[in-house]
Amino acid sequence: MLYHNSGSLSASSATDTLALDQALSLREDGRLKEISANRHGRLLFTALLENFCQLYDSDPSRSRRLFTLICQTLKRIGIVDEEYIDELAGIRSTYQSALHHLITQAREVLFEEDHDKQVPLPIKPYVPERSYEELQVALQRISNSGSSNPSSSQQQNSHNDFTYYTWLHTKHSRYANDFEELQMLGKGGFGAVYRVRNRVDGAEYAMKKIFPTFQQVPYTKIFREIKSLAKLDHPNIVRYYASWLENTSEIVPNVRKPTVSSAKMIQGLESLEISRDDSITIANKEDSFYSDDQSNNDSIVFAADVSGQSDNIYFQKGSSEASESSDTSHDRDSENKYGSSYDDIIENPEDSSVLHTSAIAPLNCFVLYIQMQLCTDDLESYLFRRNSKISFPLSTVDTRIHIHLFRAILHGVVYIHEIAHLIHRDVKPSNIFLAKSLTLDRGSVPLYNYRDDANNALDNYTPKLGDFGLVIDNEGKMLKSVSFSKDLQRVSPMDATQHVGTMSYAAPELLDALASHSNVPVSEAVDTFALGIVLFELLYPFDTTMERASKLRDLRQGVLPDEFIEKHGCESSLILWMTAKDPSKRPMLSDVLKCNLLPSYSEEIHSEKLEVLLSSQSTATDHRYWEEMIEENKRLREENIRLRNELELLKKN
Ligand SMILES: Nc1ncnc2c1ncn2[C@@H]1O[C@H](COP(=O)(O)OP(=O)(O)OP(=O)(O)O)[C@@H](O)[C@H]1O
Repeated sequence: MLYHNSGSLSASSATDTLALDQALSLREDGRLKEISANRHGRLLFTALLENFCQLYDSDPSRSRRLFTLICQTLKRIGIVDEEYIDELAGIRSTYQSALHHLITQAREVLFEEDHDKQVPLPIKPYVPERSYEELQVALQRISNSGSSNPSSSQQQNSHNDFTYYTWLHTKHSRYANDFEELQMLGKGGFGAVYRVRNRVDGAEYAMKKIFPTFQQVPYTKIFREIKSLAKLDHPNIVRYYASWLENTSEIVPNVRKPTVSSAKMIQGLESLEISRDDSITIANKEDSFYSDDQSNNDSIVFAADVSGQSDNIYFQKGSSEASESSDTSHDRDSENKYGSSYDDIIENPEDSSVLHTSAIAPLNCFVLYIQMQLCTDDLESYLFRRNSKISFPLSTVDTRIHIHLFRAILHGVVYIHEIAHLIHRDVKPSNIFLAKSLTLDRGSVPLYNYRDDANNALDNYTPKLGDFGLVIDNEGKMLKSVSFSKDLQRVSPMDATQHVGTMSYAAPELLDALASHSNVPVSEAVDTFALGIVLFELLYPFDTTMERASKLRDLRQGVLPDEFIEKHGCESSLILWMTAKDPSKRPMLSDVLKCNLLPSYSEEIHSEKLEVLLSSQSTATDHRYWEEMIEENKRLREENIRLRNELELLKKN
């Protein structure tokens, strides 16, 4: 009886949960539709207004000014948002042509009715000439068909086939015309990246498609990534080619989302169990669908991944399609010494909680295309392959190679900080791509690819920093009101997947701000911290995912493995310096670049300086940095022992 009762109880609670889920999903659907309709409506209205202004003033610059002034006023009173910005001119013009088409078609119907009633043609119709000609063609067609009935099946069908959205979505697609889509490389929180071939030049590119419909983001923020990418020109930064907007009806690929269990983890973390770093990513609340905050505040929310103890970098990788590729970055071994199948820890495409796109496809307003250099490998995949082949300690040659690699990465980040005046905010191995180069040119390093057991080929690779989705300019930026999602289970799947970084690489000041719900100043030091972690990963091949998680957690506490410090004394100092808890204590990256520990490959070839440096510290030419580092090393080593003891004590308790 008891059993029966509890059984029916659990059955009814399961039904309740299902009903609740359905209700929530219906509410969610309605909300998405409402937002989409609002967006369409505002875009349509601004397109009309622009047209109207052009009629009022034939001088293009004056009419544009007129349009902007009116829109600014309307924005102040909340009628429009940022639909009038220059970046959306192409989209507005599609709305204008769609309207024009709609009017033409309606006129055709009227015209047919008039023709039936023998009403004479209007003497001077108030439509552009082409439309008038279209009317005459229509007249001809009606006469030829011998039918005077406007509701003949043919006519009826043609009217039924037309929808306003069809027109919006099918007009001239530059993407469809010029590119052949070859394969999806992966999905991010904002859209997906595809390998494509340009039909004109025959070359392959990476094409990022961003679907802004789902993010309640100010339009200007949607363009942040391209605006940053467009002004960068450096061998260690992914090359940008072009970007454009198109109206689309394309099905949005499923984007990453945390599962309910990860949402629970996040709630658990509200008490700030910061040590759970390896399973957490930071999401950008400002870009969150549910964010009411339309200001320029950069609010952040922390979200968890689905992989539990493993680091989320192992599930962030995209689709099964992507992992099928043999020559891309996602072709890592599915079975490896990390003890789990890679495929096991990527998101399950069959997961019923994953958003099904067909239901939301009509909601798309437009898609932003970003054409970039195609990179066939990335540092995350490379490290994964390498770690399954070799273990700590690295040979002297390997150490040198990885120091060179680090130096090249550093060059890219220094360029971002010092020349472009930006802060990347999402430096991590999966955002550092590796492009194969034929010769050893500026910024490239010779690297074993670890793809082939028998013969590890040494190829030249250029590390290139990519994914500028979270970049901000470095002039006095603050991340304001760092906040935590109180009820993540109610947050749209897409919202919570708008990662802005992986917790393993997130600077402690961001976590402190999370803990205290306070404002946090963002400086270049957040990138320095992340790079310090990357340097450690480059020099320490972890045996297992667990080992990686625990060593990185220790490093975040200022503790490096003793054997690592013994083997890499100078590098340890540099790592601990770069990952100092206090951001003001971290070095400027341009200073790190000057450090004698990091000679360029060509310098080393010419002077063989590094060999000497690694074997004898006393030959270092720049004594200031060197001595500072040794001092810091001593201090941190003592600190290391103290913290390790504390850690042990805590573990026992
Ligand atoms: N230029 C490129 N060449 C090859 N692959 C790329 C390139 N840019 C991105 N990718 C791959 O496409 C996938 C999606 O990238 P995207 O930048 O959209 O998402 P992400 O970095 O994983 O997440 P998010 O941007 O939400 O933090 C990633 O797996 C990435 O490795």
